[in-house]
Amino acid sequence: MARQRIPVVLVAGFLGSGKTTMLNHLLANRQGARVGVVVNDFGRVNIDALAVSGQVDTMVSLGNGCLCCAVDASGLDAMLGKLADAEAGIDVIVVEASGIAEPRDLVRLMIASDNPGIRYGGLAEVVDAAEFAATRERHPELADHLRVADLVVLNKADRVTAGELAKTRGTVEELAPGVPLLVTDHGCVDPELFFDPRPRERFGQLSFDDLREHEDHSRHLHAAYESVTFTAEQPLSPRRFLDFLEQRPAGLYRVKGHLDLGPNGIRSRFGLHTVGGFVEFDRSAWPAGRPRRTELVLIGAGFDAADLTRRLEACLAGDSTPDERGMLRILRYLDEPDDGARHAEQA
Ligand SMILES: Nc1nc2c(ncn2[C@@H]2O[C@H](COP(=O)(O)OP(=O)(O)OP(=O)(O)O)[C@@H](O)[C@H]2O)c(=O)[nH]1
Repeated sequence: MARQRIPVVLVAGFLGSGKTTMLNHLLANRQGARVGVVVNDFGRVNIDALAVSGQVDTMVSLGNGCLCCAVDASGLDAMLGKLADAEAGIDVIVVEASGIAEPRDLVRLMIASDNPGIRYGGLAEVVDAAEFAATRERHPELADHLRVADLVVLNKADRVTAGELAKTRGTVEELAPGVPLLVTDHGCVDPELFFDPRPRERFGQLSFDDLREHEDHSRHLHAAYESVTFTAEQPLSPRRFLDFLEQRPAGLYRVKGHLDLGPNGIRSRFGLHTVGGFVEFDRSAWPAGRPRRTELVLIGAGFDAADLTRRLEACLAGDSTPDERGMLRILRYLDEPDDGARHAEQA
């Protein structure tokens, strides 16, 4: 299998909703992950705090290998290509979408990109809880932006009363049914919603970057989300699992891990990434010495964890009847060359 594709997370939202604040929060709490940042104006990204180590053209190199660049839509694919270059060592790319293009166009650009180094990592729409009602009156297109989002971050909760917050939340949920919603202030979302921490290798003294990272934990990562871990020793039924995936509960934002589909999967290990409506499988041999079993982490907000686990348990194969149709459905989402169909669900 080719090396892991780098997720590209899009952050959109109306003027002043808190996108840069959230981006800075993600940068400050990135848990060792190397983040590539694409903005159309990097004046306000907290570059100073990240120890700028050099500047090349429109790209700023941040501490610990993070990169920051400024582009317009036409330059985006090329810039993503640069950031995804293996030598850059980036784990995730965050694009501050507003001002670059319409969120829907950016999502299309991402999922249609034939850049082999990247994959779609979701669209987070930041909403200003204090200004939403007024802004929506002036900009009805905001409703479209919410509908295309994979995650709504209802920010500035500190600026409204509980009653006002509940009302805005209700309106957003009505406009974007089924889209997971997190209530935050100052963009304090847990980075693990978007990317995985990098396992740390430690040699000798703490670096400056380590020290700076530890400083920033005063602000709690309190935006409530749920995470469910599911493991199964028995293979899953491809058909039942696809049924689960295609009708997954509202609020489920991200699923990652791998599946054992038993003899149906010709004993391969099926890696799975979903974000919002985007689904992608990859296939590899089981690593030597690792048990064959399904291991999944499911992340979101506002779903019933016990019900989710029950629904996954109902996906166990139970017998070894061949399930060719189920496998064909899985293969539609397989991330292998010439598999243009896999993104059909989101596009
Ligand atoms: N009270 C409060 N202020 C916030 C919160 N989040 C952001 N702000 C402030 O709101 C202002 C706008 O935040 P930004 O992060 O710059 O918003 P943005 O969406 O990046 O703005 P543009 O790039 O201009 O569209 C800044 O002064 C932030 O400090 C919050 O949750 N509560």
